[in-house]
Amino acid sequence: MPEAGAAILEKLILRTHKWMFQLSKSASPAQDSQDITSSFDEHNMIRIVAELFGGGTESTTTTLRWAILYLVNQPEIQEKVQEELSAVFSESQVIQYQDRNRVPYTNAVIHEILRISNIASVGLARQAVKDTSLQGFNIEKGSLIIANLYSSLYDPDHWETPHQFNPGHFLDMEGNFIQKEAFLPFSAGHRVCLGEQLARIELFIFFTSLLRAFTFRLPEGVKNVNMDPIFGATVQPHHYQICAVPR
Ligand code: HEM
Repeated sequence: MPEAGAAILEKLILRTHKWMFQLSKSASPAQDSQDITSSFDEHNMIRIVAELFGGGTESTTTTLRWAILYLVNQPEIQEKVQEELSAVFSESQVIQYQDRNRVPYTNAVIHEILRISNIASVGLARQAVKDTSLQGFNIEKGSLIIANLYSSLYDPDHWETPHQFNPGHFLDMEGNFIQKEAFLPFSAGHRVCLGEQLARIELFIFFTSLLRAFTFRLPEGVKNVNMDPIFGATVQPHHYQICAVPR
């Protein structure tokens, strides 16, 4: 990304963060409405909006940052995606989410990026409200439960090469896209990621649009890509510089 573009993006992100901070300070439970029959008030509305912004921006951008890194590391996969996109869509055609069924290889690559980058890594913490048992394990009331998503996204019983970037995990012998039950980057159940559908749409549209417009490669003289993850609120790649060459 050109320096000017990166600076503008950084300013926008900073401004959004500042705005969210001001929002969360501007309302307190004391300012809540007097409607005692409602459990919904201005304070928790602001928290929900802030969480949607927080959860909704960092997650998809981090996944796209991993996506570009995996593609520059394996340029033959990037080329194959671009070939598929060029074969299926004309240059002026606007790509829609429904089109994912027409590009099984590209769809498989996006799924494999979500699997291997494992950006959430664990689900949000839950607390048992009563004594219960799950698959023979007793869980006492009050216990904290955190689902380990890594255990299914890297399960050797479900993935041929769990630690290797391999779009083939989502393709059958004829190259058709296949769903996998161990694919749980958004977790599962009643409290599955609220933004799953939005994230899937965003990732497909951004990923295909970027690869139609650019070929990504390492800057001159850079040979190695640091693929080590940084563990924080999400699993992040290290900062990197990249060349986006217009096609
Ligand atoms: C690649 C993108 C994303 C990934 C991998 C992801 C992953 C997750 C995971 C694993 C959870 C925890 C679910 C659980 O504890 O069972 C979660 C929760 C959540 N996510 Fe996402 N997410 C993504 C994008 C988004 C987007 C775009 C939004 C909103 C615009 C969003 C909003 C939320 C919210 C509100 C929750 C809390 C749901 C609840 O507790 O009921 N996420 N996400």
